[in-house]
Amino acid sequence: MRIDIAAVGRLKKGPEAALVADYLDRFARTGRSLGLPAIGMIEVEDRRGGGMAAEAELLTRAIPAGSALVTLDERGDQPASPDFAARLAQFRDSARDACFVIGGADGLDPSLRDRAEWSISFGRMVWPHLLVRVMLAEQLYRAATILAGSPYHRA
Ligand SMILES: C[S@@+](CC[C@H](N)C(=O)[O-])C[C@H]1O[C@@H](n2cnc3c(N)ncnc32)[C@H](O)[C@@H]1O
Repeated sequence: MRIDIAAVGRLKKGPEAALVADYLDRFARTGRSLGLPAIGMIEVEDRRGGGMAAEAELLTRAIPAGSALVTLDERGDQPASPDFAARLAQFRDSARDACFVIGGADGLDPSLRDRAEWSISFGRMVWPHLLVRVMLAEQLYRAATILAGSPYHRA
């Protein structure tokens, strides 16, 4: 299986990039013995000002073929962390690839949102997309620790 995060915009060096790198590194180390691969980061950028539709086109081209499309969207489901971990394990156990997609400043184009196999919300408030990357990376790491039975997650 493969797991990717596909996001609009380039993450420049800074606190968000450092946090994302740290959580993804921790995920890779924890996930190794669980059959979870290191997470790939796919970034797309529309320099022509084409808006959400152009971003959706770039994302669609960049999302690995056959991957389950999981969108990050404030209107989506709000799974508890153990449920999120269980879904990740389902992807792994059924050898499904999964791509977690984060929109840009204007959000994800409805055409992409409509195609999502699963849509996840980190609450109804809107977060900056760079923070959503950090939060997603943390939740993926947390999911790996839950599947590993390690004490990081305390509910
Ligand atoms: C600044 S937000 C765009 C918000 C925009 N109003 C919209 O309609 O999506 C940029 C991206 O961050 C992610 N995002 C922001 N808040 C979120 C939340 N509460 N839960 C999940 N993802 C969120 C989404 O992928 C969104 O496309």
